[in-house]
Amino acid sequence: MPKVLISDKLSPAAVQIFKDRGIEADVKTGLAPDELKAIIGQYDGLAIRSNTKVTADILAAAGNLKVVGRAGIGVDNVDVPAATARGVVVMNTPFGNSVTTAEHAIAMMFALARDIPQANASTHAGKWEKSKFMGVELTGKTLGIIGCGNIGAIVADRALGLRMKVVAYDPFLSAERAKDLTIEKVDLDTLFARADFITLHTPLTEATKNIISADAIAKMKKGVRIINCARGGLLVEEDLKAAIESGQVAGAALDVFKAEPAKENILFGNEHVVCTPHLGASTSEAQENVALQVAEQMADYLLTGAVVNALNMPSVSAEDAPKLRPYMKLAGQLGSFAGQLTENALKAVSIEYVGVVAGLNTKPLTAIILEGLLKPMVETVNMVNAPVIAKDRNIDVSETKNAREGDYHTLIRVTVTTEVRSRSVAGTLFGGDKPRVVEIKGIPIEAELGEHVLYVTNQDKPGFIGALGSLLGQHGVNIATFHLGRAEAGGDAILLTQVDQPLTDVILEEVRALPQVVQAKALSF
Ligand SMILES: NC(=O)C1=CN([C@@H]2O[C@H](COP(=O)(O)OP(=O)(O)OC[C@H]3O[C@@H](n4cnc5c(N)ncnc54)[C@H](O)[C@@H]3O)[C@@H](O)[C@H]2O)C=CC1
Ligand SMILES: O=C(O)C(=O)COP(=O)(O)O
Repeated sequence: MPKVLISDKLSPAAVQIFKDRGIEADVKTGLAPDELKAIIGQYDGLAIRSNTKVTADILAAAGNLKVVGRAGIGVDNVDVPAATARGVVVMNTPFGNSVTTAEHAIAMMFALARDIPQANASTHAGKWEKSKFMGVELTGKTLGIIGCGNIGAIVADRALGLRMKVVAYDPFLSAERAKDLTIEKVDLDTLFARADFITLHTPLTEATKNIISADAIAKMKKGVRIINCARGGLLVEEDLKAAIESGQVAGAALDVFKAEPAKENILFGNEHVVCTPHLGASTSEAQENVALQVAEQMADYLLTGAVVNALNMPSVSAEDAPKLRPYMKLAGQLGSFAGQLTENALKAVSIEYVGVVAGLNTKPLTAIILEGLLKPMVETVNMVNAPVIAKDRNIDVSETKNAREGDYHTLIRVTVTTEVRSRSVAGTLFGGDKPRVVEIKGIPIEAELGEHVLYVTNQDKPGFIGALGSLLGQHGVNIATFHLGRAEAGGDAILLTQVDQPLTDVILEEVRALPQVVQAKALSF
């Protein structure tokens, strides 16, 4: 039974889902890094929010871990490259809390415009400072949105409803999408020059880190108000503080901080700064959504191999997973076949998908082909890290798809090019789900693969089959299946036979010594 650790506060709905799906779930929140490191080795899955830091060090201790599930959006607390290198899938729930977070940004904008938190505290204190809290109206003001993805777009929609003008800076926002949203796409300097309010909704990346710095603030309108419900690292807190003190920035509303949990911060205590403790996603609706979603996604992956919303692996929908499963087996076998025959440095792999398979989601098939291919060279390779390892090793991977059926209803062909030669192997599914190799080096054959397979290339001359049969018999090796193929009568031929016992080096040497044999190898699938 797979075991999952929930290390941040998630809705109890998650535990229930794991239980219902037959997965054991332990809830242990607030663990120190060393405590997490000490126990993580027991778990197949780790469900987190933003508090748990999944570092390379933690991952190194996570020998059984297959999936990290982020109940939320940002994964800047996960070392995704380290997870990828270890073959751990990292998945998030990209939509579950976006409305809630967008609403928080709007709430923060109102709070800033009308000094609501400060006025609330003053009124509770019995001060009745009616003339102190003079606000600004939102209607007719310009809101500048930096990062117009899921959350930014919802913020834009709500702001338009408030009769604001909306400009957005997002290099990946298409002109059509901006038009659909009825907002204006602008460059960053234009946004700075025009916005009365600026709200941040990008992920924290090398490109977005410190996007709001002293230089940026200098380009903004005097009296601008800044809202950050994305990530603390987007903004240089010291520069913001100086700009508030100089009056260049009228106020800031911050839900996120450079160092969290933020028990202290240079902006705390400033009367123009409104703060919340990373509450963007904290509504019962959003927490229910993300907990249910992450538990379902993790359970699907652990139990069925379906992958949804992974950041380091192609998606396989629950609907596609059963369709892909026999192909996954076939693709894995073809990759492994090619890998076990490859003895020189790999330069290129080209994969052809022909017929029915061309209409499927082939990304996971390519990933598993690469895994099989690289396995003899890289022991730790798996579907998650195989494409990255191939890239790191300068192996050129290409895919072609042709939906028109050829000799077979459905076919995958893997051609591997090394420094020495190109070699191809192709396979199909018989009866819809039984993998069969149907071509090796262009020679037709029909073979199924198994744990002990003898692969022989030979000259098509009489006497070979009898000699091989008696040789295997003498060693007590039982033949389970026997398949032959040849280019032409008397030409190059191939034999693939499944046997019930392991093939020892002694047996292989004797096979190689038969007069017609060119090459003999023991393969395993
Ligand atoms: N405060 C909170 O509790 C929450 C915070 N978040 C944060 O909000 C962020 C955004 O979430 P979503 O909208 O769902 O993500 P998203 O991926 O849908 O949108 C992000 C947008 O940022 C844009 N972007 C990327 N690099 C950029 C750059 N250099 N300059 C300008 N734009 C850039 C992307 O093109 C994309 O459109 C998350 O990454 C997360 O850090 C999300 C949920 C809750
Ligand atoms: O989903 C996100 O990116 C968030 O920032 C929400 O964080 P949380 O789950 O509340 O710790």
